Amino acid sequence: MEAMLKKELGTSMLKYTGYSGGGCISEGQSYDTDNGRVFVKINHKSQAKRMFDGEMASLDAILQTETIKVPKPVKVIELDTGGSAFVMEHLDMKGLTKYSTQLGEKLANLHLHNKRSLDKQMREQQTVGKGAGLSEMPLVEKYGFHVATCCGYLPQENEWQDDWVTFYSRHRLQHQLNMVEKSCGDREARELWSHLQLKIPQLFTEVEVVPALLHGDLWGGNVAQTTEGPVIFDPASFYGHSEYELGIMAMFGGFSSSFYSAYHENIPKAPGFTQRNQLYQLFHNLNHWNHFGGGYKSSSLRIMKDLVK
Ligand SMILES: Nc1ncnc2c1ncn2[C@@H]1O[C@H](COP(=O)(O)OP(=O)(O)OP(=O)(O)O)[C@@H](O)[C@H]1O
Repeated sequence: MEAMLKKELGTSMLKYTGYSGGGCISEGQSYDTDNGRVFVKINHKSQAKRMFDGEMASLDAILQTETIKVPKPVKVIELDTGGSAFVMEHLDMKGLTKYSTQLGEKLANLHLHNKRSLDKQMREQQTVGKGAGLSEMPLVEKYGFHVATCCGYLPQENEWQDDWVTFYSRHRLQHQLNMVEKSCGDREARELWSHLQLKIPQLFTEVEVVPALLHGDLWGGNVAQTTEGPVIFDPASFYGHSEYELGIMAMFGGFSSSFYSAYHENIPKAPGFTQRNQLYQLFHNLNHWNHFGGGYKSSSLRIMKDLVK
């Protein structure tokens, strides 16, 4: 493993720092190299490459916005022994205590980045002599992402769609419910979904949705701070509704009122926010049901019942 890492990273020095940081899905360790300290996540499953390719593309996209700190991705390496490793910049991270307000501001800036670029393009097109394409990042007018990204270890359908309600209903909820159907064929879930899918468009009548680059899996375990400010990591990005990001935050909690005040000062709550927040929590409950089994079944069904009332 270490010889292969040396070769792949083109480093003569590779020294284990003694730091390890495993999550639920992968193991992680840090090494000092000729090019600085790196954190290496290893996963031995055959689907690991797809998972890490998605994480690397997500970090790249967030990094390009220059709005919020993420570890710089370095490389995904396929292991001879099966599985893959993902190398990224090591960050000295601690629990978020000091920088909640900054996290709120920076996350809102991430979510507004594409909208601001679209608005800028619009203004420039209206100005004689100025053309489009001045932004370094591509402008995104659809919902999806250019690669599959994994929320947990299950890949998300990121095929581009013009319309958010279609994207979220089909690629997020329907996709999870198809997995539920395949594994346990739950009749109640099927019936509730047949009603809920007809109601979803009504939940969006009073909100304008613009594609926003999302972290995609921003529970409290994926935020931290360094001495300089807040960090987010382990993303499963795609372009979607900014409110989607707040679904998993509300589901697991851990974000302070100063975070929410700073965020909503930049992106105010639109009418119907609370019901849509439930709708966004539904995806994560279903995704957890598909990852961990029946424990999340009752919460998924409860949310569906509440929403179809
Ligand atoms: N770039 C990094 N530098 C230093 N430590 C890191 C870095 N990335 C992650 N870690 C540490 O490793 C732990 C697990 O990382 P991560 O959340 O990416 O793992 P995972 O197994 O993919 O995810 P999860 O447990 O969220 O499903 C983090 O909580 C953190 O302590």
